[in-house]
Amino acid sequence: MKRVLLTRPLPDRVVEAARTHFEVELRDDPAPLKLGQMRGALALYDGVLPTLGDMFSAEVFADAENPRCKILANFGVGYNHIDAAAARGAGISVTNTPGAVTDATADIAMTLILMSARRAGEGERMVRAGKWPGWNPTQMLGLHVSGKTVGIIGMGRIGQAIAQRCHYGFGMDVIYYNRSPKPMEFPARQVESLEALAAQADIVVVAVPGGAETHHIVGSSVFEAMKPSGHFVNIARGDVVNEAALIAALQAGAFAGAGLDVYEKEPIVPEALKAMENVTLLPHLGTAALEVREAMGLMAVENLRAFFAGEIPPNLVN
Ligand SMILES: NC(=O)c1ccc[n+]([C@@H]2O[C@H](COP(=O)([O-])OP(=O)(O)OC[C@H]3O[C@@H](n4cnc5c(N)ncnc54)[C@H](O)[C@@H]3O)[C@@H](O)[C@H]2O)c1
Ligand SMILES: O=C(O)[C@H](O)CO
Repeated sequence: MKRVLLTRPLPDRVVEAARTHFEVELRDDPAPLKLGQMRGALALYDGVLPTLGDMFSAEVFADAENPRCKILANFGVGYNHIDAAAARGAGISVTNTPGAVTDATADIAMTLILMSARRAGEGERMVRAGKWPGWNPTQMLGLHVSGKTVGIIGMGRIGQAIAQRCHYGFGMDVIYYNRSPKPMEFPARQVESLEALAAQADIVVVAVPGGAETHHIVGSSVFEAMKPSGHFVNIARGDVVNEAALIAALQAGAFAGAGLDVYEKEPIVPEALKAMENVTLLPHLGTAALEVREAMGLMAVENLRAFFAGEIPPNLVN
C-alpha cells in the first residue's frame, strides 16, 4: 500500500476515503508544514496531500533527488504555495481541486459585496457596542447594489459564478478583465485594462489566481481609478493586491469601502485595515462549509488514487 501524508486535520469522510486506498499518516497539527517537515515528507511518503500555507517553494525541491514522493495532491484550487514547475523538475506531479470550491467562494464574494456596500460589519459592531441610537432616515446610508456595475478581475470559474449571482440576483451589469474573452449567457463586457474596469465599476472583485504572474497586479493605479462611491472586494489571494497601496487608498478616501477574505501575509491582518470601519475582514472563509471541504478532500483523494493506479490524475496542473 502506498504511504500518504495528509498535512492537516481533514473532515472524517475525507480521511476515511483516503484510508480505503492508502496507508495514511494524518498530521493533527492545523499549522502549516515547516521547511524541514516538507523535505521529510518528500523523502518518507509516496504522496502528500498538502494545502494552503504549506509553502512547497523551489527550495524544498532543490535537494530532493529522486524523492519517494511522486505527487502533491493539493487540497484547494489555488496552488500558488507550490512551485509546480520545480515540483515537475523533481519528478513530482501536482494536482488541485477546481470546481469543488466555486459556488462557496462566489457566495463569500457576494457576502463581502453586500457587507461592504451596506456597511453591515460597521452596523453590527455599533449594535454590539450598545451605540445604536435607533433608526433614522439618514443613518448609515450605503451603496444600493441592485442595478449597479460589477467589475470582475479574473473571469474563470469563480469569476463567472460571481457574475451570474450579480446579474441574475441583483440585476447588475457585468464587466470583466481576463486574459481571454469569456462568452456568457448574459451580456458581460470585457475591458482592456484594470484601470478601465476600476473606472467603470461600482464594485470591483478580484478572482484571479495568485502567483508570480499576478503578484501586485492590483495597485495604486487601480485604486486611483475607482469611483469615490466604489467598493473593492478580494476573494482570490492576498498578494494579487498591493496591500500597502490598498491601505493608502482607503486612508485617502479614494473609494467607499473594501471587503477582504485574503491577505498578503496570512494570518497577519494589518492593524491599519482593522482600524477602518469601512473595511470588512473575513478569515479566508471562501470554502469554509463542511460539504465543500469534503468535496475538496474527496477530489484530492481521487487525484491520488488515479495517479497511483497509473492514470493521469483528473486535476493535474504541471
Ligand atoms: N477565498 C478563498 O477561500 C478562495 C477559494 C477558492 C479559490 N480562491 C482563489 O480563487 C482563484 C480563482 O479560482 P478559479 O477556480 O476561478 O480559477 P480559474 O482558473 O477558473 O480562473 C482564473 C481566471 O483568471 C484568469 N487569469 C489568470 N491570470 C490572469 C492574468 N494575469 N490576467 C488576467 N486574467 C488572468 C484566467 O484566464 C481565468 O479565467 C484561485 O486560484 C484561488 O487562488 C480563493
Ligand atoms: O484555493 C482554494 O481553494 C482556497 O483558497 C482554499 O480553500
